[in-house]
Parts: sequence; structure tokens; C-alpha cells
Amino acid sequence: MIQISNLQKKFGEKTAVNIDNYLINQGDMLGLVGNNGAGKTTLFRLILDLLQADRGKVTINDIDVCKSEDWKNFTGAFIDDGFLIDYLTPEEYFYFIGKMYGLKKEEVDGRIAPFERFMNGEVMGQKKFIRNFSAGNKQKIGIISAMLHHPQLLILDEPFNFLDPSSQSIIKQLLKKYNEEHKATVIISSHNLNHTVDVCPRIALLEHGVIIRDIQNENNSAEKELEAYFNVSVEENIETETNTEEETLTEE
Ligand SMILES: Nc1ncnc2c1ncn2[C@@H]1O[C@H](COP(=O)(O)OP(=O)(O)OP(=O)(O)O)[C@@H](O)[C@H]1O
Repeated sequence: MIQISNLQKKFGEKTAVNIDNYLINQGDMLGLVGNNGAGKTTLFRLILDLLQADRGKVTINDIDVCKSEDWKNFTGAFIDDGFLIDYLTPEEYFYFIGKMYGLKKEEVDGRIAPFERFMNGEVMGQKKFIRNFSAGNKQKIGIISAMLHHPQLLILDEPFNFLDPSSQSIIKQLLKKYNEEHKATVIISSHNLNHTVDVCPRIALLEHGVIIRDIQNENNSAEKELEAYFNVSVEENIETETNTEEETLTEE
């Protein structure tokens, strides 16, 4: 589905992405992991034609992303809250996105319904603009809107960020189900190794812009390899993530 060929992006002297050849198959559920600055977001931005590569190309279903808009109909993505429209309410935003893909209001309502538990009564009917939502709820609005048109390719940068533990668990289940039921290609990046090994049968490890390992992950078999690389145990990873979430929630 996605073919990355000879792709390079530099910022000044710094090489952010440098991938010779990498194929992501239709139906893959791929986790992208790597330290801060490894190039995960830059790779997503290149795939989505939000950045121009210095050399090389990305094709989605044989469409060069720089040369045609056709891949946009079957692609959904949420990279950061720059994707949202701050002066709309979530309802207005969902209907606006739905309209772009030819969905009627009732169809949008039907597609939002499975996210009810995820939204936890805090997103719909709040009579407030997106700009006034917490970081976690903005994250939820972004994820839902990326999935609204049932894209064949779904790209989410750090989907677990800002979410409370129960929302993290719900979105993990929803993403797995989405991948299976729609045979969709789902790519997520995450610093949460525990969630990544739980959800992704394939994991790409990025270091200084290079995919240094392409790991098949059956029944969490990648856990040890990732623990060794990051020099942490997955248990520690859970603790660190939970602490971070608590800090984030307190700050909000
Ligand atoms: N617009 C930019 N201008 C200059 N340098 C940039 C820009 N965007 C990214 N970089 C650099 O490119 C490298 C890769 O950054 P990127 O954000 O893709 O990493 P990442 O793996 O997503 O990191 P993190 O886990 O911290 O989100 C970093 O060294 C970063 O400083």
C-alpha cells in the first residue's frame, strides 16, 4: 500500500528521515517507535505530503503523494491539533469533515456512535468550541474525525498522548477492531511500548531517521527486543507513562 523509496529529509545539517526502501502492506497495523527526534513525525508528514522531501518519494497505492490528490479520499490522519478547527464545536467539526466526504448528518451520527464510551460524555453537547477543550479531549476529537470516513489508510501520531488510562485502553480496542473489520492499514507512533506491542503485529524502530529494525510482533514477542533497545522494562514504561498522564491531567 505504501512504498517508501530512497526518501530523505534534512533540516539544515540534521537528517530527519533517511529510508532507502520500506513497504507497508494493505491491512498492516504498524507501530512506529523511536527516541525523541528519531524522525517519526517527519516521516508521517512526508507520507501525508505536508513536507517536501529532499529526495525520494512516497507512493500510496502506486500514487505519488506529491503528484496527485487521489490518495486523500481513502486516507485519514491526525498528527496534531493543527488539524482541528478551533472556532467550531466538535459537532460542527465532525459534520464539516463528514460533508467533505459526502456523508449526511445521520451518517456522521451513526459513525460517531461507536465512540460514545471513548468520548465519555465530555465531547458532544458541551456547547463549547474546540479551542476550549482539554488536550485529551482535543486528541479524541482528532482521532474520531480521522476515522469518520472509514479510511483505508489511517495515520495517527502519538494517539495515546494526553488520554487517561481508560481512554487509552478503549482506543486500543477501537483501533484493533477498525484494522480487522475494515482490513485497513493503520500506522501509529508511540512512546508507549506496552501499548505498541499490545496493538501492533508489526513494529518499525526508527533511529536518526533510519528504520533500523522491522519487527514482527506476535503475542507481544517484540517486547524483549524493544526493552533491550530502550533499556527499560515494559513495566517501567507503563509506570512512566501513567505518571506522565497524571502530571498532564493535574496541569490541565
Ligand atoms: N520544522 C523543523 N525544523 C527544523 N528541524 C526539525 C523540524 N521538524 C523536525 N526537525 C528535526 O528533525 C528531527 C526529527 O524530528 P521528529 O519530530 O520527526 O522526531 P520524532 O521522532 O517525531 O520525535 P518525538 O518523539 O520527540 O516527537 C529532530 O532532530 C527535529 O529537531
